[in-house]
Amino acid sequence: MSQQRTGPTDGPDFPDLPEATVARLPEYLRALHHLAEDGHDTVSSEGLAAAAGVNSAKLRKDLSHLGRTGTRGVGYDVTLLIDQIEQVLGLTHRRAVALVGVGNLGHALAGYAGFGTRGFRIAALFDADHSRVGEHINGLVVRHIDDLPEVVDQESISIAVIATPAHAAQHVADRLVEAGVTSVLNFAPCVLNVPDGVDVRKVDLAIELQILSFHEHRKSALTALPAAVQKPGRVGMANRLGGEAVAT
Ligand SMILES: NC(=O)c1ccc[n+]([C@@H]2O[C@H](COP(=O)([O-])OP(=O)(O)OC[C@H]3O[C@@H](n4cnc5c(N)ncnc54)[C@H](O)[C@@H]3O)[C@@H](O)[C@H]2O)c1
Repeated sequence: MSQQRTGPTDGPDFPDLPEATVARLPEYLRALHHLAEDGHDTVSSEGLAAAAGVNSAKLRKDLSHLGRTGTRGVGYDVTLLIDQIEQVLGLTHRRAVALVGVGNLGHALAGYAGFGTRGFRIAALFDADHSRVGEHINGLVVRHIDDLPEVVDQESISIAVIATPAHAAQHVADRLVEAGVTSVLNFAPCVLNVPDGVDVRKVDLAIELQILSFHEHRKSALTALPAAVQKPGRVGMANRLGGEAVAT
C-alpha cells in the first residue's frame, strides 16, 4: 500500500511525514501530557507505546521521522518530546476554530472545555436559524452564517467544524472556503467537494459503530464454527460473510 505523505507544507525545515505517522502524533502527545502530569521526566519507548496504545517498533519509527531517537537506557525526555511534537503539529499557539451549525451536536462541541487544553480555541459560532442567532454559549454569541467572511477575517480563522445537517454541509463548506478557511472537520454524513489546498477530515460515529458491528458479527460467526476450522487472528470470513476476506 502506498503511503500518503504531507505535501504542500513540506520544506527544508519541515519533516516529510507519512500520513499515518501524523495521525499517531496526537496520540503520543496526549500520552506524554498524562505522563508529565504524573511527574515523569523521561519515558521508555515501550512505556510511551503502551500509554499511546501502539506497538513500540512503530512508535520508534514514527519518532525517528522527527529526528529524535531517545537515549538508550534513559528513553525520551517527556518535555522535549512534547515540545517537538507540538512544533510539528503546529500547536505552539492556540488555533482559532469556527463552528457552523449550533444544534444538538454543535451545542455539545461549543461547550466542550477540552479543545482549549489541546491547542484550539472555538472563536466563533454560526447558524442559519435566526432563532439561534444571538444565543450565548460558553462566552460566545451565535452569529448568522452571513457574518462568516467578516468574522473569519477578524479572528484569523483557518479551521472550521461543520455540524449542520448533511443537505446543508456542501453549501456551508463552499462558504467557508470562500471566506478563507483551509481546513474543515466535517461531522455531517456526506462527502464534501473542496478545491485543492483545502483539507477535509470526517468524523462519523455511525461508521465506527458499523465497523464494531462487523467485528461482533465476525465473533458470533466464529463461535458458531466447529473448533477445528476456527482460525484466530486474520478475518478470513469470505465464505461465511458472503463477501471478500478482509485482512486486519
Ligand atoms: N459524526 C458524528 O458522529 C455525528 C454524530 C451526531 C450527529 N452528526 C451529524 O451532525 C449534524 C448535526 O446534527 P444535530 O443533531 O446537531 O442537528 P441539529 O438539527 O440539531 O442541528 C443542526 C444545526 O445546523 C443549522 N444549520 C442548518 N443549515 C445551516 C446552514 N446552511 N448554515 C448554518 N447552519 C445551518 C441548523 O439551524 C441547526 O441549528 C448532522 O449532519 C448529523 O447527522 C454526526
